[in-house]
Amino acid sequence: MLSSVKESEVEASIKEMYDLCNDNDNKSRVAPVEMRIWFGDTTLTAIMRIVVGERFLGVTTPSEMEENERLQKTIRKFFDLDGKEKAMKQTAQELDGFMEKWLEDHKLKRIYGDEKVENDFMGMMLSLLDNAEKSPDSYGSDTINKATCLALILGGTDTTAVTLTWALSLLLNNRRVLKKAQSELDQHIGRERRLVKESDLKKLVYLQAIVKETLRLYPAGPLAVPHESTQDCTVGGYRIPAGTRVFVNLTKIQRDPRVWTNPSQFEPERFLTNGSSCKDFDVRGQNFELIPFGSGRRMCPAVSFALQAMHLVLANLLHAFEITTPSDEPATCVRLPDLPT
Ligand code: HEM
Repeated sequence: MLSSVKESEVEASIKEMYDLCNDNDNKSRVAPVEMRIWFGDTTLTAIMRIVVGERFLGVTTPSEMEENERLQKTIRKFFDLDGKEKAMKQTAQELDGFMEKWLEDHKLKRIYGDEKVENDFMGMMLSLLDNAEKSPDSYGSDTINKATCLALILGGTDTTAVTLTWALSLLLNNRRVLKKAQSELDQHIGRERRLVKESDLKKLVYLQAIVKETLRLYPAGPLAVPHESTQDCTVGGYRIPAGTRVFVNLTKIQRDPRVWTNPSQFEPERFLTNGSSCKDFDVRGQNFELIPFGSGRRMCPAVSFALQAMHLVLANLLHAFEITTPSDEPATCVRLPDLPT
């Protein structure tokens, strides 16, 4: 059917849409929602006009608009017009292939009693699922295992990498903070020691404030994860019917000038200074002004792990290396003397 849509028909249709939307004398014909639909996906609308006739033009009642949207969705899905669905399926298949291989490796090692069988997350899941009661209507244990491991990999890699990248970028743009973090490391770890250990982290309060301030300015999930209301409710005076998809704009909340002084400035000290109104804010979902890991029962389950991993990586990096930008004077990039290993 697509091939029967001629270019001239599409062009004419687009022109018609523009004319309709600019028709000041006849505002009631085009509601703002339709304008957005039409401008957002003009070609699709053109095709729809041809597929379902003139029904799309001049609609004004909510039920007609609802019907339009429903048809639009059906057609988009049917034709996979922008190829997104195909691309998504391909990516999912590649990821599944990767997980499948990992799972099969584990199973083989278990069958052949390989001593080197890894006691990693997948290995643990395998043992648990071996003994789990199987419910006939649930997914198979392999699917549960692969899906759970994949959720952790997808949820945990980009988030931590992106936060650390922002931390480095903020430090390079705020050398005063960088120097202060390095002094803290020199004071508590000392340059005669090569590695920062987990047990050192509690002493590195300034470094922790740097990570917190990075998560405030650049939360790895700026809109968290979409949630759907299961019941009608009212939030901040807005009525939210059951079944509404709700996005929480973390970036906006975490830069609210009513809460944060100099909201867009990188100031780790705000979490350390006595008298600062946000000194005791933590990131574990208790202070709604700062929720980079979300809040409530679906908040990030890995908050402690993620913080610990980021603190450890950042501390080691700043301890061992001098970080610079290409425009800096050539500087030695290693901070530590050449110690025997
Ligand atoms: C900087 C690091 C991270 C940030 C900022 C972050 C942030 C988030 C956010 C905002 C959510 C959604 C919470 C909500 O719906 O309210 C979430 C969910 C989740 N995160 Fe993280 N995350 C991080 C690291 C990790 C790591 C390292 C892992 C795994 C090892 C992980 C696994 C997950 C999982 C599985 C969920 C879904 C939880 C559910 O739906 O019940 N995250 N994370």
